[in-house]
Amino acid sequence: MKIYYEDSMPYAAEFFNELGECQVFSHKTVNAAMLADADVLLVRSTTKVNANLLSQNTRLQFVATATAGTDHVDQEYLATRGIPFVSAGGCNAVAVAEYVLSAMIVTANKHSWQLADKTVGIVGAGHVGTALSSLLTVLGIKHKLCDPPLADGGDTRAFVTMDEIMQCDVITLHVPWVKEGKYQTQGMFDKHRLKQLSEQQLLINACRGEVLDNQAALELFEQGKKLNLVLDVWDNEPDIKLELIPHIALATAHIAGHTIEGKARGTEMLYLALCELWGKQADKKLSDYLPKATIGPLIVKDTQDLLKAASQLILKVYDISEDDQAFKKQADGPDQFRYIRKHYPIRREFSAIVVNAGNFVDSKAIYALGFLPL
Ligand SMILES: NC(=O)C1=CN([C@@H]2O[C@H](COP(=O)(O)OP(=O)(O)OC[C@H]3O[C@@H](n4cnc5c(N)ncnc54)[C@H](O)[C@@H]3O)[C@@H](O)[C@H]2O)C=CC1
Ligand SMILES: O=C(O)C(=O)[C@H](O)COP(=O)(O)O
Repeated sequence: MKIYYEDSMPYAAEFFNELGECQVFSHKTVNAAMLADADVLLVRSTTKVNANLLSQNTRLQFVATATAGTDHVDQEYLATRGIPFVSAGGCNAVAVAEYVLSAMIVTANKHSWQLADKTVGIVGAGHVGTALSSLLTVLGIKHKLCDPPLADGGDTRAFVTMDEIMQCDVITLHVPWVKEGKYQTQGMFDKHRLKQLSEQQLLINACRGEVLDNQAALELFEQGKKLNLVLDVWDNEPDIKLELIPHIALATAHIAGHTIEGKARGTEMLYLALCELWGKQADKKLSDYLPKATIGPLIVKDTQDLLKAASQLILKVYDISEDDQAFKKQADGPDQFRYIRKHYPIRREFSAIVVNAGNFVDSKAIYALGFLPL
């Protein structure tokens, strides 16, 4: 069996080499001829899987993406050919939730905000929205969820409307890119919604660029509107609107989900799916491959204030402002956008970091954020 996988999937050789004959490809050069003899195709979000890419292949029996988003895969086309498709929903939910927390803490420090007084509006209460909600609950930060598809489907959590979300101090978007229909997300933050935001609010987009109208944001900035935006994702990546970057409070190159755990979990999920499809015993696991963290053990300095103590720890593990500075310095076109993503430094999740909570008044809360006890 020939297994083709994208070169940006960590530990793919370790997981797949024994399952078949492996071929590695780059999304920049992959084409229909190259994939003509593939039995299995494994991608990340950078490879567009469609009729054109698969036009010379007649033997594919499995396509999968090691990502949460699936907008780069023409699933209708795969269904017409009867090719099973799997995605890695949830693989990087914790990574994105930790990215959002870092963005909130950096913003709070910059503007002397008390996060304990703020309310966060989470749009999209799937894997990422739920992971973020759990972290905010541990930290005692008030938050609201908006997810009409889940509400209509019978999810019993308390949901609010978009009008209520618009009143929140922090608004963070975690929806798929849906181009049309009842639950369309494309252009969800259009000029009208962006105009409604005040300088005291923070809007974070770490889902898909097309959910927030980038052109509208640029026009508003150019008209003098003050908006506090954190953008990890951009319209039309990797060929993004470079003129927008200087206006963005924290700007990053679609790396919110790029912890080593988040990416590698995606690979592991596809390995498990392929083993299941082929009725093979899965005998490999991610924990055998992940390196030990180079940070830590960290020590909790403050002994009383959970938010203060947690903020210090979180920024030691992941300080988004470092990514923001590097991005603003380097991003000057599509090749550079790709380069920054491909050479992203190793980032770890809280669960890889040992913390000595010492005399801290609420050590349980520290470990509930995911940190490992000493
Ligand atoms: N920046 C990054 O590195 C990453 C970006 N993503 C993006 O974030 C998205 C969300 O990720 P997950 O939480 O894992 O996906 P998910 O599928 O688990 O959750 C998405 C949620 O959005 C809800 N939703 C759909 N349409 C909506 C609408 N119109 N209004 C409100 N809610 C709506 C769905 O009902 C679902 O509960 C992905 O589709 C992907 O595009 C995900 C991971 C990493
Ligand atoms: O999982 C998703 O959805 C994402 O957006 C990924 O974090 C994107 O990562 P790449 O596939 O572009 O490496």
